[in-house]
Amino acid sequence: MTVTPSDSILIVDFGSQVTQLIARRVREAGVYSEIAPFQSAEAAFARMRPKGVILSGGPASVTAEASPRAPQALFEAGIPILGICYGQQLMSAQLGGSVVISGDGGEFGRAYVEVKQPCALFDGLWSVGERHQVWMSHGDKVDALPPGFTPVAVSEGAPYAIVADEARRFYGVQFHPEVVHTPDGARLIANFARHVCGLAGDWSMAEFREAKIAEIRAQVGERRVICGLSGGVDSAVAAVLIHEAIGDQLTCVFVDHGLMRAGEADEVVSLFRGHYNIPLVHVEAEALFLGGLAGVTDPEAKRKFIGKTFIDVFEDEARKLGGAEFLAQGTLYPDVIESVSFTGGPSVTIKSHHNVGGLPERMNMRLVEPLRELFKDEVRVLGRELGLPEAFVGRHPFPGPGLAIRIPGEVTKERCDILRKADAIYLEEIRANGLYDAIWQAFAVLLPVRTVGVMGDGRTYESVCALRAVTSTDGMTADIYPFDAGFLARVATRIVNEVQGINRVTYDYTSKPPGTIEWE
Ligand SMILES: Nc1ncnc2c1ncn2[C@@H]1O[C@H](COP(=O)(O)OP(=O)(O)OP(=O)(O)O)[C@@H](O)[C@H]1O
Ligand SMILES: O=c1[nH]c(=O)c2[nH+]cn([C@@H]3O[C@H](COP(=O)(O)O)[C@@H](O)[C@H]3O)c2[nH]1
Ligand SMILES: NC(=O)CC[C@H](N)C(=O)O
Ligand SMILES: [Mg+2]
Repeated sequence: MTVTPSDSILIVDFGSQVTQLIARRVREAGVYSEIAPFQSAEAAFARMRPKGVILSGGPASVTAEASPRAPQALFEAGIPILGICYGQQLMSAQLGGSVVISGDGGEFGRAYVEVKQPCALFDGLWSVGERHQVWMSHGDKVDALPPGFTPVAVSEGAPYAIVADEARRFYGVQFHPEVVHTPDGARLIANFARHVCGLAGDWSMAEFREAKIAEIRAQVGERRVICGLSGGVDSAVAAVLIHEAIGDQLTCVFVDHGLMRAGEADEVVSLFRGHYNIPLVHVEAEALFLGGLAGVTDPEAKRKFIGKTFIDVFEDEARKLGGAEFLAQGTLYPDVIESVSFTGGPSVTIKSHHNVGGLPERMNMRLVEPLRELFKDEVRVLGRELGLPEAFVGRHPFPGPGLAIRIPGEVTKERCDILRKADAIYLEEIRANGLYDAIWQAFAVLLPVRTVGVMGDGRTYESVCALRAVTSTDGMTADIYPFDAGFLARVATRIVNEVQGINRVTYDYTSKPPGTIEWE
């Protein structure tokens, strides 16, 4: 069951990688929204009675025969609609216009739109004659508008960059206002939500908290829940939120899989026990995880094994507690979108996050995932709202599969120990230099490559360690952290001198995309 405020916007998902960014921009405008896959949009629409609808982008082409469509009822409800990219093309195709495959291959990346006519969508923001940067990613384009529509802005590759039917309050944009590379995009979406749809913009994280608590109570009833607690911010926030909802029906389970960083297990357990009166079980499972990882080198195979073994451990612990019907996890939106499409739609799998795509198909417990729609920085806001100590809220993320995905090739205890030492030195230096909070995530990776070195006039033949540090707001995109060379040189020297088994250190200069943050 979902608790929906009466003033909401429905986002219909056609499989864009960035659909959740639309939701987040709407939330930032102080308006509640929900995403529904196009297949179930009609039911969501009837349940929510939204004050506006946004149609997302998507990988399909409306020119293809079996491509996704929006329920016709949306167009007959008398409420404002904003179509983005595929959504714009779709509106055109469904309302009597037409779409073609661009002869020139389309537009990808930065583009400029020129405003030709005033429009409620950018009232108070843009004026006629101005040029504005936007971000495009399309191969198709609208080539005839449906009756009632007029073009209000053009770009070089799209004569219908923004189109409007002011009488029906239908708007279409060929670009993506939800991404940061459209500098005024957030304001356009806010304008749509507040000015066009007439919503007050008074929704907040405090309301999210109340709504989720009600939702958790409705889902769980009197039954028992165990929550996978990792020490990371997501599961800490999930645990505290669920505890507010159902009190002592909740038990937390921390799994030490032997793939933790140096000293982390003890730190997590004592930090949590020191702050909360929530029962916490500490499971020692190093042998189980490392045993199963022996000989496994494929990244997806590692992830799937770890996801499955987590569940085995959770189910075991549930049995020991006399049974638990629900497993709670701090799953966030980026875990979901990279693993599978959020909505079962046609997005592409990048990697199976252990808590989503890595889950076994047959699982005896049902999932409670109250943070599933949020991005990391929103979870931090919620954490502060719930009064979590900064030690949890400000922590760098650490992936559930831990060091296993930072040791390309086979994972052994010996290699975990080597990596733990290098990683601890790196983080110690980052903290000592006051850089921890400026960096979103930093870690060392142990490569399955050996190189020749010389130490004390002797030859060495040892492993290479790569250092990674990125800035980001939500983990969906990331840039490298520009350390000064002196800092990196100091860390490299310390690692090679102090860690047996590593004789060379490199720094990873790849942003995301095209890289991902973790190496596997
Ligand atoms: N060692 C662990 N023991 C129990 N549960 C875990 C463990 N590692 C991960 N999980 C579960 O998997 C979920 C996803 O992990 P993830 O690393 O994304 O989140 P997190 O650890 O809570 O936060 P962060 O992203 O800040 O590290 C966690 O929220 C938690 O429920
Ligand atoms: O709990 C998790 N389970 C996973 O399987 C997983 N894989 C990646 N990550 C974390 O997600 C963020 C994005 O990472 P990538 O760019 O490598 O996909 C980064 O913060 C990663 O550390 C994971 N977290
Ligand atoms: N980003 C999108 O929504 C793309 C829409 C459509 N697939 C096109 O290429 O034009
Ligand atoms: Mg984590």
